Amino acid sequence: MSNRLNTAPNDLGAFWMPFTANRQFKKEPRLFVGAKDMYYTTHDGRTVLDGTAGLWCVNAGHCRPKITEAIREQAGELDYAPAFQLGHPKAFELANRLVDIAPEGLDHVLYTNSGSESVDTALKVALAYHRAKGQGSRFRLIGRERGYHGVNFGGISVGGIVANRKMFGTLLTGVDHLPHTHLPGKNAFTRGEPEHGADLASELERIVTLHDPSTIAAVIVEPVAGSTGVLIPPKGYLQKLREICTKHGILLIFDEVITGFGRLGTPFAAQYFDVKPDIITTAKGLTNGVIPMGAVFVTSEIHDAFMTGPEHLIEFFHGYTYSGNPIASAAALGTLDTYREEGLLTRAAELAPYWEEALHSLKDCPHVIDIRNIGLIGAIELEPIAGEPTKRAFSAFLKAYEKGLLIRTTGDIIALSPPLIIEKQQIDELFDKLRDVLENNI
Ligand SMILES: Cc1ncc(COP(=O)(O)O)c(CNc2cccc(C(=O)O)c2)c1O
Repeated sequence: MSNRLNTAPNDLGAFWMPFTANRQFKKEPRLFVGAKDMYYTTHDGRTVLDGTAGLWCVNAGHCRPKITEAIREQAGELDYAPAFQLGHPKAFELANRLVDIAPEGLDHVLYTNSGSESVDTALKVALAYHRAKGQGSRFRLIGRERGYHGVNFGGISVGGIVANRKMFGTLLTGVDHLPHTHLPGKNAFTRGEPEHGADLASELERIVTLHDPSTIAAVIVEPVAGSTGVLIPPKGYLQKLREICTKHGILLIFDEVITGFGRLGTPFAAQYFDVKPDIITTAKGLTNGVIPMGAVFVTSEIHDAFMTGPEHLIEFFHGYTYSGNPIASAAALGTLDTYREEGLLTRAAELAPYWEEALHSLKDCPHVIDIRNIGLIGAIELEPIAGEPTKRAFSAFLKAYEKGLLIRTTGDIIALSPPLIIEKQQIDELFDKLRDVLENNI
């Protein structure tokens, strides 16, 4: 067996790729070999505009100097330090920086290595918190249809995307789901938050009545549902969830793996909607996608509930080998520096109107049945090809790649989430290319 690193397109057999049509890919490989700011470079020398910030994570754009240098320097100074009973300064410095930009009251941070781990960490914190408060009967977790919370067993249990669940057996028991909020008949082509659907939050009262509040630990939602194809909360919906959770002593978890770190034009979606959750899960933009890292924000009420008993004892039996990893922490600090220096945590608010106009200008393209947007997120829903669901959007993905544009597709929905450094002429480039794709036989 050859040990040499051979990235020639005919040497792709060993890597079983995630969330990928492996056979199709390996017949027509799509390999990036470089990136800078808004653009990727492909293995065959083409430039591709990054319309998705990689996977919703490269918020500052590619190969940004402060981040690269922070990683380089840290790797030569302190490569690894345990976070169990030991520490290193950058993990604490980063936690303080993160708390400074978080919604008021989210004062403590646990580190993870991904969004999936952030979600499972949050669910475990919620269950253990109620136990610490003497309400161990609260074992239920409430998710939402079409929700995406990563691929660990907790996340797929509270998640609501069928394909992510159906292959994996019984999942966590004691889980229920809110209805999703997509009302195409009423809200099609809405700009920003839909007018209709806030009353769907009242379904939580029905679920609480069914199970009794004493059995429910937490509700977890994405403030803006991303992976399912961009579902934006109806006006007042999140506020209603907050009210009901507060009324019944249920923790509200905002899964902000996508919306965190400036995607909506505020540091977090919680600030955009002015709704304060008890826990926020993050990853992606935390390190600009460069080093795997996640962070879970919790209130002092939650944190302090664990800080009891003899001080030589571990208060919370949870954590990862790489929690707060020095190089990841350095990457995150370099990322926050870049966000701060370039105003990237709020820049999406400045660009959102221009983005919205450019996105909705595609309404007249063939097979477009809905367009949705908020901040620097956009979605174009296409009419499925009869009997071949997802194929129209996948064809658009392939054609866009050929034309030098990277888009995401889920089902027959095109999802867009460019780096927050995008300029107006690059927004024009993005939608000119996408119009070309949509108007040419996909
Ligand atoms: C809300 C949310 N929660 C958890 C995760 C899981 O994060 P990790 O992948 O780091 O474990 C996510 C990730 N979301 C995600 C990841 C990859 C692709 C796409 C897409 O929509 O195309 C979305 C997410 O969007």
